Amino acid sequence: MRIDIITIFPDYLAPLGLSLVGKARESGLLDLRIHDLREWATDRHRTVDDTPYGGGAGMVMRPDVWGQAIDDVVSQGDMPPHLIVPTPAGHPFTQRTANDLAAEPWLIFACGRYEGIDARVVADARTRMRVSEVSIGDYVLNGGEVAALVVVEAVGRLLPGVVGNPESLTEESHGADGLLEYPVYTKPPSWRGMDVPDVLLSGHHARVARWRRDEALRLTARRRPDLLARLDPATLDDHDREV
Ligand SMILES: Nc1c(O)cccc1[N+](=O)[O-]
Repeated sequence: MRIDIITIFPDYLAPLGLSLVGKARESGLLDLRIHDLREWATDRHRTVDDTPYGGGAGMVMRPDVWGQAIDDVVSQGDMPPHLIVPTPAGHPFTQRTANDLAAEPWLIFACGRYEGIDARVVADARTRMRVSEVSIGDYVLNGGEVAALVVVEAVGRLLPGVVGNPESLTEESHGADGLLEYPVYTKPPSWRGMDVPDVLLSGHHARVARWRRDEALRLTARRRPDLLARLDPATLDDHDREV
């Protein structure tokens, strides 16, 4: 997979050189390239924004600079890219989105700042490529870089070979079963007066699996009843329904 990120703060994406995503880049599983939007500015002050039509506070990022940047990055590849634009006005980014994006050959992230990117940039891009405006949550950030970090991590870890044990991808919160993950424990068996649940020390795999699913169902019902409501009833057995 190739990922390009266009931003006025390239250093913000430095964490993508660490840990699993960093290793994926070193191994060639992930071809990640960061571009400074100011490379496409046309004046000596390397200006990328201007005042908003209609008035109001803040500045808007210029279409001419963004348009040329996206055109040039797209021209470097030989396949159709999927443009990802992080924005508070975007469609919610979920694990399902991550799974879908992990199947794409090439993602280009446009990280906006200030009050956002001139709307014509996305409109123009939609005439030539797939565009997804995504939100990582209902709160205000100062730009799209943090969201790009989140999306690249969520997508990158799904690429075959990135996570050592693919099994660990199956039993996670928001995983295939649509539940929150059960509580986990390790040594020592007793710590500050709290003991690890006996079933986890029993060595009885079927009972452990049953306990874990029960805990996941209880936690999901308590913290995210909306996720429980979305579950396909066919995936719940009679015991699940009693939990
Ligand atoms: N929430 C937000 C923002 O305030 C600015 C850029 C991107 C996002 N987001 O993806 O959620």
